[in-house]
Amino acid sequence: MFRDFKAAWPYASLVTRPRPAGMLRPCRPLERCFALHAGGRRRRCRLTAAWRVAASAAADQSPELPTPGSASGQSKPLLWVAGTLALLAAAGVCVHTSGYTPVLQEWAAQSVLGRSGFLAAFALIFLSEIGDKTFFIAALLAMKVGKWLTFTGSALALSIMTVISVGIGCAFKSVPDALKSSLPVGQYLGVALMVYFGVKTLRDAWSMPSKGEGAGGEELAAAQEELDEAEQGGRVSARSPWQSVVEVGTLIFLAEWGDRSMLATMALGAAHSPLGVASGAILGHVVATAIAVLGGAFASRYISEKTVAYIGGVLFLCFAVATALGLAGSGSHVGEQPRQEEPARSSEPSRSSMEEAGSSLPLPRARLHAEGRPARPAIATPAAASAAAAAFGGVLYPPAERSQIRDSWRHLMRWSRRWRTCEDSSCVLDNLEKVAVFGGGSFGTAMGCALARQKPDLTVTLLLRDPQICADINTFHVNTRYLKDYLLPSNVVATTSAAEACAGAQYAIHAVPVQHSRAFLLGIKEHLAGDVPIVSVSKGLEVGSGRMMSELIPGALGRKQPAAFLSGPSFAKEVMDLRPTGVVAASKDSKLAREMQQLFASPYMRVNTTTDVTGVEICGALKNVLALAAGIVEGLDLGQNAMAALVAQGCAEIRWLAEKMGAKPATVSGLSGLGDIMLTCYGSLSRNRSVGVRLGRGEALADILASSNQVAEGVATAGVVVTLARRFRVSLPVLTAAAQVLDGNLSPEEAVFDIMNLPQIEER
Ligand SMILES: NC(=O)C1=CN([C@@H]2O[C@H](COP(=O)(O)OP(=O)(O)OC[C@H]3O[C@@H](n4cnc5c(N)ncnc54)[C@H](O)[C@@H]3O)[C@@H](O)[C@H]2O)C=CC1
Ligand SMILES: O=C(CO)COP(=O)(O)O
Repeated sequence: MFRDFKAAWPYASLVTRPRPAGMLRPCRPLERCFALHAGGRRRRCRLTAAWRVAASAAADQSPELPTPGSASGQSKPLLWVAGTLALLAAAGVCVHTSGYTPVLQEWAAQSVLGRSGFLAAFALIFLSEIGDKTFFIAALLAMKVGKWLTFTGSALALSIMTVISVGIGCAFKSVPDALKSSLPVGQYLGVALMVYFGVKTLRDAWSMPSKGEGAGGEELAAAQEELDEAEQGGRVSARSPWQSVVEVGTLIFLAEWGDRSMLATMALGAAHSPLGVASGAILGHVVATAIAVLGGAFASRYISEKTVAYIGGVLFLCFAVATALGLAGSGSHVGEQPRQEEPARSSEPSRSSMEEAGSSLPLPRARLHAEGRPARPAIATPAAASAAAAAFGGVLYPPAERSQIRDSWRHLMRWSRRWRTCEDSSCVLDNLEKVAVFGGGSFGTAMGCALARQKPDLTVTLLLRDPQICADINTFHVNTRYLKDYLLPSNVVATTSAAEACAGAQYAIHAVPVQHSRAFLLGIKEHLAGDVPIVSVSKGLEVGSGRMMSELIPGALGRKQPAAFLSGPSFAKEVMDLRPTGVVAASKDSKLAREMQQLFASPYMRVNTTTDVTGVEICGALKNVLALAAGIVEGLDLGQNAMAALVAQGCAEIRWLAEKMGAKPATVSGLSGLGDIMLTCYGSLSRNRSVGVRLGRGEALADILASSNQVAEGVATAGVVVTLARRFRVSLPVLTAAAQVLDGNLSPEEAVFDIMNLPQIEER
């Protein structure tokens, strides 16, 4: 039936004709394909020879036939393969040493082109088509029917062929669901086919004739004869353009049927996205055909079929290995139960374990750091996705949504890389030698350590009052009073001398409680140079003056010292544990805010910048008061509904006052606002919240404060807030109630009762 079909088509006259005695039998596409794949490379179609004739004519009109393989006619396939591999290796080394490897890896793994199989399909098809029979046919036909008609017919035929091949490849994947969830059958099949064709192509290349062997003689004569016939008969040129396109297309289609590149497309279609493979393969065909049509004759003089076959074979094997490695990489996830979470870590690891590790960091965090970026999630393959769907109770995002999710993430990562590439490479850390930290309590020590870790040859000097703690830090590298479970980096030192701490310091981190800050600053002002920026991390309002740190610092120093304010959800212990933390650096001088970003930003700490100093400071101060109120609700065991209602109301009150004072809405909803409110209202490490809890449970404030060696800034700040609220004419029910409780005028229960009985209002 197939023969009838072929006979009905006009192309038949181009390729079939009476065969002179002794000449190779005319080649029918399907037969040729089977012959080719059965190792019958020596019985290749006369069209190859015909192409050579055509190539010769196109190249130099010389009757002497060019010998494919090299200008000199010498084919050295193994040298070509070795050269190709050496070039690839050299390119790899260049890319690796240039530092672009991760970018390329990310791109290859994450880009739609890489993931979908587009690149693999393009490379494979392009290389296997250069020098393949359809390449020769296209080159020959271009001379007979014209370049454009040949190109159009070939491109159409190869596109249809590709779609069919990908369809067949996809059909391979349609295995029973039971298998699908545990084995990526399509991909294993793809690997097997790629290995098969890699080996096969190399073997074919090996057995191909070199240097004209078998390339001339009868085949060339027959080809020349065939060309003459076609020309004399004018069969092709006499037809309409449309008919010529159909003729060319049909010839190419049948010549390509069952060919190596069709099977390669099937293999890739089974392993990757059909759309990616189809578009990559079509592009590969189109580019190869264009080269055949435009410059095939020229190329043929330099690169032999044998060489191209070697390169194609190597490439098949490379893709097989790459796909197999990908399968092995994702294999541990396939069909496995999701890995158990790491057992909960003790938030305070033992001293001895830290010392054994010779590190200032608790072990689990240090290990996380050493391991770098975590492994990819399990949903990397369709099989794993099915397993994940089962784990979700059968609910999985539809493919369109999944691809949108991946695309959005890819855009984000691309933006991130671009941003990092364009970033100013100069960093304040480069020329930094010494930083002074005022106050060696929990947070001063934690931020000192965060800085010390940024640069081993930086000296971080803590200025303390207690000589004993000072000696402990210098001798044992432990702050025995505030953070006794942590070994400090060796470049953190301590002193009780302001002169010594300030001498040569390029920045000063201020971590003294707000209520003691004025006296402290008065005491050190003569030692601190007027141009050294002070970075305040203290959160509160000064009792009496109602001042924020940004007003208190210049007031106490009597000069306009450069200043920045660092705030946000950041428990000292978690900073020491290297748990991810986000803060915001505020300064009227945006350059200084940016310097703070460079100073503190690390894989564990994100630092946003803002010029909204008022917003950052007032939010940091008020959240402490709200945390006290949240602690009271917790201590009274009023439940989670009550807690959420209280925190929401508190957020609104902070926003009302902050905005009246000139804060930006973005600050209130940012890290120093909402972020820190959440942390201190819900986080068990908050000292303000702990004071509230104990108040709610009935303890007296005096007893609570006497039993703690750490500051709860909200206690003092609460009274100031009410004064501020009156000054700015805002009503703050929850924050005022907290002040009432702290002042002993109201019991926690009474405060709750009164708040619940306030008039029902419209939300604002
Ligand atoms: N601990 C934390 O997680 C965080 C604390 N902060 C803020 O940092 C500031 C400091 O807090 P912490 O270090 O936690 O307090 P802390 O109570 O742990 O230590 C306070 C430090 O200030 C020193 N100090 C107290 N009175 C002093 C005075 N008159 N003169 C000189 N030094 C004095 C103490 O000796 C101690 O070194 C506070 O405003 C707090 O709100 C901010 C973010 C997080
Ligand atoms: O400000 C803090 C975390 O951001 C620390 O809060 P406490 O002072 O309540 O512990």
